[in-house]
Amino acid sequence: MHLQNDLLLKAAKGEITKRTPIWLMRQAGRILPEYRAVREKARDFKTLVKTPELATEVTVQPVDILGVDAAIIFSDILVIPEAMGLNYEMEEKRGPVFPDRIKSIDDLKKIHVSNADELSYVLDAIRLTKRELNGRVPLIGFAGAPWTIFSYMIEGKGSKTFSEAKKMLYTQPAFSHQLLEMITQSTINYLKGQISAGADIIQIFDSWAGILSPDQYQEFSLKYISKICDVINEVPKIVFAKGAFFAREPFNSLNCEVIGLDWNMDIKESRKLMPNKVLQGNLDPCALYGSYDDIKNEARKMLDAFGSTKHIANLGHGLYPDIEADKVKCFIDTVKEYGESLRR
Ligand SMILES: Cc1c2[nH]c(c1CCC(=O)O)Cc1[nH]c(c(CCC(=O)O)c1C)Cc1[nH]c(c(CCC(=O)O)c1C)Cc1[nH]c(c(C)c1CCC(=O)O)C2
Repeated sequence: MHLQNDLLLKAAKGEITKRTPIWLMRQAGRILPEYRAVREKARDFKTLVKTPELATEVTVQPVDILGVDAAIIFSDILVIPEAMGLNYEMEEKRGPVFPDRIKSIDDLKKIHVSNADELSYVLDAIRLTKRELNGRVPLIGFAGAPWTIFSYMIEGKGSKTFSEAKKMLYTQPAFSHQLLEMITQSTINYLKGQISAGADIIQIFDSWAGILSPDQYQEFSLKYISKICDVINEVPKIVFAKGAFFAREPFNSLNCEVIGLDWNMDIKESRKLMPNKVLQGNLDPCALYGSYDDIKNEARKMLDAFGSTKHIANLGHGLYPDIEADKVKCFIDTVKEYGESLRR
């Protein structure tokens, strides 16, 4: 279908656009009262994710309310371990928990490489969202990077250090590779399914990239992201690896169009290290706790540093739940006005 607003897709391909496009990680979430109302109706997070009509509703909300240039399908990266056979619970305040985490090679018997049909509720939500968006903006599909998914499957819950997962890399590298390979194949099946269902572009979230050493990152994460990128060629790809400042040189030769930056990564330095890539990011989400004037200044400073091409505006990580929606809107509007004033 013809897109009325194709700024994101054009910018992702490195084309010149009339202004810099903007979307935000975690834009469909708890910052919007309209989201919380739907979330209450669904009662719990997983029901929301698994009910395509409700997932569609919260996916479209930020497009209507915040005016972002793309929608991102409402789901979670942890649907992959679940499809592979490892159930998770989303506990209020605590976050995700896997009651039967993977402890040893024996536990591989409990799981399998999942196919796209096992995540048909996400694919249905994508089809429904595409219909609902009716070409207004592109739809972003996503998955976690194999290393980040591995971390949750081994650790069994969120963690600051993920030391159980890292212990596995040091003590059982062959087993680690076996599990990472299973996750990679499941993720490829899933992303191909999302694209067939209508996703216009995809993002891979490597949220726990920053806890590995550069060598480990190459061996246990980048290798598998690279495998995924090499077989997905239907749509543009964004790779966001939080904390992986040390991997920017190798990212420059990854088979993807866009690399996401967190706020620790200097913009000019990142341009030098990744001349082949479109860059996405990278305002510190905490900057949105500032005054309206501060937000405008921070946004303009960021836009000045990136320049007017090969940039997709975003945060350096997801929105926090207690950020005010009006402050978020101020950031989005500043990005939009900045581009329009430059090219008038
Ligand atoms: C690590 C990770 C997860 N999930 C995700 C990541 C990668 C991005 C990142 O690094 O933050 C990805 C994700 N999770 C969610 C989306 C939706 C799309 C979007 O708006 O970006 C996306 C892209 C919804 C969600 N996923 C979750 C919520 C909050 C659940 C609720 O409404 O109670 C939402 C809106 C729950 C979740 N899901 C996860 C955690 C740790 C938690 C609990 C803590 C938290 O809320 O941040 C795992």
